[in-house]
Amino acid sequence: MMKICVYGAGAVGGHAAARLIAGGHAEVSVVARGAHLDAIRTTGLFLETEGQRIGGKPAAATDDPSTLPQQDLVVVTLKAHSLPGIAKPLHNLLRLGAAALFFTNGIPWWWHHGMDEDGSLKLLDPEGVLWRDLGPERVLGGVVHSSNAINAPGIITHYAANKWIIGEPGGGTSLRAEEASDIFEKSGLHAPISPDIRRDMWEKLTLNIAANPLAALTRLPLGRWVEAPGISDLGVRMITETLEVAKSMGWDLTDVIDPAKAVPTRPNKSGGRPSMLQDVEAGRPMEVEAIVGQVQAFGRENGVATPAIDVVLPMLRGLDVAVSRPA
Ligand SMILES: NC(=O)C1=CN([C@@H]2O[C@H](COP(=O)(O)OP(=O)(O)OC[C@H]3O[C@@H](n4cnc5c(N)ncnc54)[C@H](OP(=O)(O)O)[C@@H]3O)[C@@H](O)[C@H]2O)C=CC1
Ligand SMILES: CC(C)(CO)C(=O)C(=O)O
Repeated sequence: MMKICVYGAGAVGGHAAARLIAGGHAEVSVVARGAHLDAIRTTGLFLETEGQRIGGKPAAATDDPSTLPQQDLVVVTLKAHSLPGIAKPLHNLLRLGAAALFFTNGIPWWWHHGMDEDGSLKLLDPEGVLWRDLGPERVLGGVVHSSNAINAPGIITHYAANKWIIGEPGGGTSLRAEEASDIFEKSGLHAPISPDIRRDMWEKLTLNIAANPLAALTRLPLGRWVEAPGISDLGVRMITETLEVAKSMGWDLTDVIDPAKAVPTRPNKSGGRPSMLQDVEAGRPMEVEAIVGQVQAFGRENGVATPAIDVVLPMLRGLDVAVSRPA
């Protein structure tokens, strides 16, 4: 049986792990920590979705990946800023030739892989440890469209969508991408293979570039933005700038994304708690650089002005410091 580890089995990773465990097509282990890990060990890992609870006990659950056997696939679902800290243990967890499939929002650290430049993006892997200790050739790219939260230790609540796009950084497909997609699909995770994963990343980023920081800064879920005139307008400007940056780099999504339709325009009581809002409320660091900072950096490199992003980014950086490093 294929050995799969979900490294960082939180909201998104917990969703994937619960379905993989319930599917029974692979030997699934998870890396988690704290009370969530305790609950997974004692009771199991469960996903509440469409009135059902699915999941079970993984083959192993640990906060020390060196206790696990080497894996055929590691699904990495930590927040972007946590990734440099796991470069070595992640590398050691992979059997020779196995892939690390990253489902992380925003621009990934390995962006340059297979392109003209070399090395990690500095904002995302400042010391270059992921490039050096893990290696970009281990990477399978991923984009997840699925909204989830850990609402109690060991229990993930699924709110919407179940699409896990997988792609080779170099484009096209491969045996390892097909194997990953196949096991996901068998386990009830819709996992198409993309011929151009960077395009999917830009497309997803247009959902996060405004929604995540503006919800975190205002503490308003998306369904309440209409109560404060101007938030959605600012969001439209940030999405428009992101589309311009993407276009300047060769990904033109202006035909498929209408910024005005990508922001909330109606009240919705149940609606929309982006992961960055969940982070700020829990006093956790936010994915500032992957979701916002790197878009500004790409804009600067390519001569694209990003005036709205330029205002939001320092405020978000400040909030991140205040929340994650209180005085
Ligand atoms: N939540 C959502 O609905 C969506 C999230 N995403 C993206 O998916 C990615 C994952 O987000 P999400 O699932 O929300 O994040 P979570 O914080 O819920 O999950 C990450 C988990 O990894 C754990 N963790 C972090 N570092 C370690 C470590 N060194 N060892 C063991 N466990 C560790 C965290 O524990 P601890 O809490 O203790 O830090 C947490 O349980 C992000 O890029 C996010 O933007 C994409 C789509 C939707
Ligand atoms: C589900 C979605 C799109 C919500 O903004 C997301 O990606 C997140 O919460 O980070």
